[in-house]
Amino acid sequence: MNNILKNRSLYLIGMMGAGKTTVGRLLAKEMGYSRFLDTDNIIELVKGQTINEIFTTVGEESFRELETQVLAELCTYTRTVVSTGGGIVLRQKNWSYLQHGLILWLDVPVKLLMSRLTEDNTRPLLKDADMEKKLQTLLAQRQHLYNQADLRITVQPQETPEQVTKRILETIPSILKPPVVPPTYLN
Ligand SMILES: Nc1ncnc2c1ncn2[C@@H]1O[C@H](COP(=O)(O)OP(=O)(O)OP(=O)(O)O)[C@@H](O)[C@H]1O
Ligand SMILES: O=C(O)C1=C[C@@H](O)[C@@H](O)[C@H](O)C1
Ligand SMILES: [Mg+2]
Repeated sequence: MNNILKNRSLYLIGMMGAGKTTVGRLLAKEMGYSRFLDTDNIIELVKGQTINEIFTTVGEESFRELETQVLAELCTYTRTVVSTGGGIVLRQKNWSYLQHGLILWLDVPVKLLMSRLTEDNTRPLLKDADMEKKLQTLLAQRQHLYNQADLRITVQPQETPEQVTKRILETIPSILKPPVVPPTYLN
């Protein structure tokens, strides 16, 4: 499955808990891309704080600014799988960076997201909230943005990260444009 994207990077977008980080890491390995990067992880490293702490100390707007700055750097890389934060789609400017590569929406039903995130308190937007309602509201606000991706993969409840990865790799070729063949001129 080497060089399926001809060295272009792959960006994973989608809701919290969709599996962007989990599947992104597997995809990088299967595609023979040596770099897997995750915008949330980079922000945490740069700030020396967890996402929760960043939201508490400087707020969501500053987090979004950091997210844009990180993405602006990452989009200069080729041969990289980039997993993004769930809200990366909110800023128009971010799309100009995402479009440096192929954008893939990992679409996961809210019920399945719930089952994955109930025991997880690392997502500040889900704290102190009715999780199902909050996820539904966020998805309703963002669905049309996620839908701007080049490819949508809807994940089934029993699909393992490995199976999702395999399906993505099988689907990508069908959405790539065939290479442009220069016209041949007869003498
Ligand atoms: N296909 C899958 N089947 C079962 N569990 C999964 C699957 N994909 C991811 N998970 C689990 O769901 C949880 C969330 O996954 P992950 O952190 O990769 O999501 P994410 O999209 O990166 O979320 P965020 O936007 O918050 O960073 C993790 O515990 C992960 O192990
Ligand atoms: O969906 C969101 O807005 C977020 C998703 C996470 O990846 C983090 O980027 C943060 O918790 C915000
Ligand atoms: Mg993640």
